[in-house]
Amino acid sequence: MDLQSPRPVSTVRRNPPRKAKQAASVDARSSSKPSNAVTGITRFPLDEILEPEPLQTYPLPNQKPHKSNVGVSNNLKVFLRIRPLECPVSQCSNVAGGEARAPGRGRVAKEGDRKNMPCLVVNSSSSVTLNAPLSSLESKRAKNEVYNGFSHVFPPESIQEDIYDKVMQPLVMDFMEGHSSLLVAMGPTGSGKTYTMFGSPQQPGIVPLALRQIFRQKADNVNIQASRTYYLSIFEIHSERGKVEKIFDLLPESMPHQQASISSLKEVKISSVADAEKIVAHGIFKRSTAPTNANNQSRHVILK
Ligand SMILES: Nc1ncnc2c1ncn2[C@@H]1O[C@H](COP(=O)(O)OP(=O)(O)OP(=O)(O)O)[C@@H](O)[C@H]1O
Repeated sequence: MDLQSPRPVSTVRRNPPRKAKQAASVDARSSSKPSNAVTGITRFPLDEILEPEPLQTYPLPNQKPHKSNVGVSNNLKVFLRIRPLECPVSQCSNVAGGEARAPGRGRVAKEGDRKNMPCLVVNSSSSVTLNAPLSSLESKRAKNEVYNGFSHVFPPESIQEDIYDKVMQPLVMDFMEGHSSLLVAMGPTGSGKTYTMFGSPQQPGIVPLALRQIFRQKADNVNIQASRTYYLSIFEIHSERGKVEKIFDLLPESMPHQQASISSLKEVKISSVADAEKIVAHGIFKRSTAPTNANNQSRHVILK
């Protein structure tokens, strides 16, 4: 934070390795509750996302030892993509893509600055500050919070290719060498999960870009056995507080009702990008007819 006067109380959190700074002795969880109590909106589980259980990975039989199987923490990466707001830049003060819109370093913040303080400020490629509304700060109902330790923070002006290159391309490269990966997009409704994962014909997202890379490399025969075949399944998980998770198989011929487990999902063989994109488009269409009243949702890509 660059604000000097009055100095807001901040809570600092880290994504692994993560330890709250001494100054942040206030429990971050309790500090974020009051504002949600005011709005009545279910709080997005950012704490849980940023404080994952340590993952254990076990090589499968016949699996080559791989660099990513060595260190547990290296296997888990947490990226943050900040969605641009739709209002004209001159009118919106909710997100600052960088220092340009935050008060300058070493500068005393004026009252006007504080009123226009963006709610989310990118501090660096791995850190953001979530600024509480001024009224909540003054009444001490909420505090500003610094979230450190992201693998990378994508500011609002990031384009689909930026996300793909940093997040997905390494996983596709690993996949082509025979390793499995899981990518999960998480966020409340409207935060850009679908846009990031699927995109649009003009701005394709992670899934179409990954399919193109996979089939391009297959065509180029880069490190790939010509006999290799690919299968695709597509499904949606609905998770609602207090209810059992539901898994919907979104493949064309699959039953529309929910599945009990992902092990019973259908898989279809795909032999071209066009094949795969047709199936994905069908899945997206089918998704929109499935019930969607969950506040916190996710989109998954599994490469195996
Ligand atoms: N980075 C972005 N750049 C431009 N537009 C975006 C971006 N992210 C999201 N949008 C737009 O915001 C709207 C909501 O995004 P999207 O549908 O991807 O949200 P979602 O998280 O999938 O929501 P839901 O959980 O309700 O399905 C869409 O119109 C989408 O095009």
